[in-house]
Amino acid sequence: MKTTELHELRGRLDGINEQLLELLNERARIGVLIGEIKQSLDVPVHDAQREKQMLDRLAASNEGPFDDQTIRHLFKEIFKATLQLQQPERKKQPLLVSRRKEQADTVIRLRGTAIGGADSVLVAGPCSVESREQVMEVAASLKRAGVPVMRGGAFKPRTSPYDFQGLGFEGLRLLKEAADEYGLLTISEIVDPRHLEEAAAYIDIVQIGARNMHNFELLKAAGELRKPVLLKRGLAATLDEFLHAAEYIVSRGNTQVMLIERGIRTYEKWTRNTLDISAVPILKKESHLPVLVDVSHSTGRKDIMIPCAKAALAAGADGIMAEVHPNPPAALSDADQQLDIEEFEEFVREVKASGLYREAAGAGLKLGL
Ligand SMILES: O=C(O)C(=O)C[C@]1(C(=O)O)C=C[C@@H](O)C=C1
Repeated sequence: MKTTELHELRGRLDGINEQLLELLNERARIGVLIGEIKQSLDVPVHDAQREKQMLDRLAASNEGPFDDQTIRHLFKEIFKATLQLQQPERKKQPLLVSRRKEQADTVIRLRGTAIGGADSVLVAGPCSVESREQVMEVAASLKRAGVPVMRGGAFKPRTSPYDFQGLGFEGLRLLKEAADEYGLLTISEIVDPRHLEEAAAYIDIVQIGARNMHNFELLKAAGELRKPVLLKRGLAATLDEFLHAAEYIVSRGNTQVMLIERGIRTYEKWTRNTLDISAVPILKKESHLPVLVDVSHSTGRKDIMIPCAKAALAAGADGIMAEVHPNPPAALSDADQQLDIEEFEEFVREVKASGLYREAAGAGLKLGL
């Protein structure tokens, strides 16, 4: 008896599905006509106000059993699908950063160093610039190790406002002084769009940090620069969001953008973040921009940095970033994860000897390999 009833009810649902299908398509055809009129009038197809009016009216006349939220959700999906029919070309348009738009790898060239080309690159330096002696010692070590790019934070977005916030422009000046002394390139994070112009005098590559990956005003301002930008993946950013953040910069005319995977936030506590190694081949496949991996922030542990760096290179990364400090226990930030000079030189030796690191011809390392 029950099975007959079930059969009968399902038959009724099938009938209603047919009616809904017919109505949805009739609605879609009207949407397309409206879209054509709007395009001929040169007005935007998307109309948030009209959508809100329709949703409010539907919620007001809703008698359930679906609650208002569900009705709103279902109709929003219908509006979204209608919009896609109204502007099909928009959906198909690939992002500027996408491999579909540009097949060839973007190669960023800076005074003899190429990032994203045939050779791998290493970027290293202290978490924060703390003193002249500190950056000089690190710069000398980078030079010996054949590492061409020195990082060093001067504007530090820290979790606690009571933690060291960086030396600001004085830090950038010290970083540049040390880099110039040893013929290195500089990279440092900028957090305020108003600082970009002044900072550009000291740094060769502007870093946009993980916490600022969604800071669209900063991204837009970086897009106005004509200087390479290293964009870090946000703490909980999807790869789609990451590439859209890069698109903000590239769409403003600054095509010199490189991406860096720095670990994402997961439930795992044995690492500072979780290195999303799959991001590397996916980003390389989906985008033509160079892809680097920050093994310090992703792991937060010195003991697994070498295998993680090797894994990143094996997965197709164009470069590796690591933190190094002359006296890590005394560091003003990230004391646990920074390599000391000896550990750093061992790190470089191991990574370069792995067979995975593509060394530029003539860019020898002076660590006795
Ligand atoms: O009414 C319109 O102007 C439409 O374009 C139709 C429609 C809809 O599907 O109802 C589609 C997109 C707009 O954002 C608003 C509404």
